Amino acid sequence: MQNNTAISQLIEAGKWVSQKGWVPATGGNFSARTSTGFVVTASGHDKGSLTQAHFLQLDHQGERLAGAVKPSAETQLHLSLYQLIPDAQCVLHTHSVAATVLSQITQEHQLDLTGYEMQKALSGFTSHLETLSIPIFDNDQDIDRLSLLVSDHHLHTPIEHGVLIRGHGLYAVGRNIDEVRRHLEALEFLFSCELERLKIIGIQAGVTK
Ligand SMILES: CSCCC(=O)C(=O)COP(=O)(O)O
Ligand SMILES: [Zn+2]
Repeated sequence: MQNNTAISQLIEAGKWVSQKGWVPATGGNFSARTSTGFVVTASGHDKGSLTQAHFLQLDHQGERLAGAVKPSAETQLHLSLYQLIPDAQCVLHTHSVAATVLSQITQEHQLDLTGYEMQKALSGFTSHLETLSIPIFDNDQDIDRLSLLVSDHHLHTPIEHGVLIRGHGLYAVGRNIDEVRRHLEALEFLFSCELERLKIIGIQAGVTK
């Protein structure tokens, strides 16, 4: 994809994601694969008001090709996802309440979801009876180390739609901008449903004590 086209799509996605409330306080970062590598957001900016100046062009090894701004602190995770998943064309990282809390309240290393019709919005799913498993990685300020964990995991369990970082947020992946937006929206919807379900179960358990 052309750099300018990719950046325009990410700027639009940023406005949408921000309106949804999924990238508060400069949280989140976005990228798209290009013919020379990938474009990624600069660090520390509001992701709902991005301009062309808030992007860098990096090569296939993550080396800077263009853009004078500081790259996202989580650039290595984007690079790893492109290196691991040949079909991945776009990565959207968000910090929603549901993704943050759900990944924080479990000690498991995956979130299993089943019984939701919305699972069918994820590529490859045809029934609510299937189980959607989203891997959860412990958060780490050392993004290189976190990226290595993601890479090791992918070797035995390929990442398909995205990954959760505990107490941090979601990385959604897609084969184009429309698919990654659909994956992101479906996953965020499912996380919200699951969080509501757990809250209600908790309240019911308290009532019946
Ligand atoms: C204020 S959020 C903390 C950093 C983070 O997790 C994030 O997604 C944004 O980092 P960036 O360097 O891409 O702005
Ligand atoms: Zn983040």
